[in-house]
Amino acid sequence: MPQSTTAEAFAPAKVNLSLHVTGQRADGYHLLDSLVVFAGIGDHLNARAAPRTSLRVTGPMQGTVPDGGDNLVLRAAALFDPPVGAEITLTKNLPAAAGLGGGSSDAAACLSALSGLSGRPLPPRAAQLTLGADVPACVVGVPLRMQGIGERLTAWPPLPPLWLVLVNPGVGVSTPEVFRGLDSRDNAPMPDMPHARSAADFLHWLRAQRNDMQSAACRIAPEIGGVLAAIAETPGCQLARMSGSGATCFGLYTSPDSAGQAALRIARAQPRWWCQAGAILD
Ligand SMILES: C[C@@](CO)(OP(=O)(O)O)[C@H](O)COP(=O)(O)OP(=O)(O)OC[C@H]1O[C@@H](n2ccc(N)nc2=O)[C@H](O)[C@@H]1O
Ligand SMILES: Nc1ncnc2c1ncn2[C@@H]1O[C@H](COP(=O)(O)OP(=O)(O)O)[C@@H](O)[C@H]1O
Repeated sequence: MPQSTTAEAFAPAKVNLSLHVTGQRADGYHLLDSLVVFAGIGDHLNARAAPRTSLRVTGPMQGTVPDGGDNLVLRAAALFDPPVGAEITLTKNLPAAAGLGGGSSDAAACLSALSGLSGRPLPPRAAQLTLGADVPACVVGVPLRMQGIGERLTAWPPLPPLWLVLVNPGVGVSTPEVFRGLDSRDNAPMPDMPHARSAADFLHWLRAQRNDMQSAACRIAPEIGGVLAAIAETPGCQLARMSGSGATCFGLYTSPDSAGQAALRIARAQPRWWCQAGAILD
């Protein structure tokens, strides 16, 4: 059957609503226990069938990522053997090295688009992991409990409707540097969350969870403390926490209006920060 000649894919921001560091493997990688969700804020990828694979990066954050073979989009495309020829355009909206898994989400979007173009299956999870620990979660793209270094993924029960604000102060934070700066690598895992809970119950449970990378990231980039304070003081904010290894932080809200108002307020006060409001995707 002939395949389509173009494919579009959305590459949403990954947000770690919690991120517990529970151990370290012999190879140095850290064991995680994280509630991962995806936001309606992200990059866009378009792939058009072509004799050879190429990448053009555009969008407000285009200058912050490599445009050659180091780009995770081209590294993802290289997992297809034989190659799937495609002219790929990446519209880069998310800040890079920001705790939002933007590169991983772009890689996942590329895998999905090239699989759609060619009719071939996605590369196996072990191959996806060679691109980055977050890539398998981004391929799944729904709320997940992520364990191991990112290879153990369990679907999360439906979340109550929640909206978020993402705020980045324009400081890139190196993931390995934050891992190296951790105070402790052997912290308690996430407890199981009972099913069928209200937004209030879910938020109560989530407030008791942690991001174990937050203190180390704040030492490396003290601006993160100011971001958390700015989010926490917006009306209706239910929880302010850092995502991943930072520096992006999120605020959670129970209405789209309160999230939108919070984003406007922060953007007015800090016009140089990147600040967006959106839904949590289910
Ligand atoms: C911390 C997390 C949480 O979701 O998010 P980000 O801050 O990157 O968004 C991820 O685990 C990051 O995944 P990802 O960004 O794909 O990391 P990778 O490229 O695989 O790893 C970069 C480096 O971080 C360290 N690393 C990464 C993952 C892990 N579980 N333990 C580690 O120690 C390793 O030094 C590795 O070489
Ligand atoms: N398409 C891409 N988008 C973002 N970063 C990319 C991309 N391709 C390669 N990179 C590189 O990957 C690294 C991690 O970027 P990113 O995935 O945005 O980090 P994080 O998971 O911390 O948000 C950066 O150093 C960046 O230069």
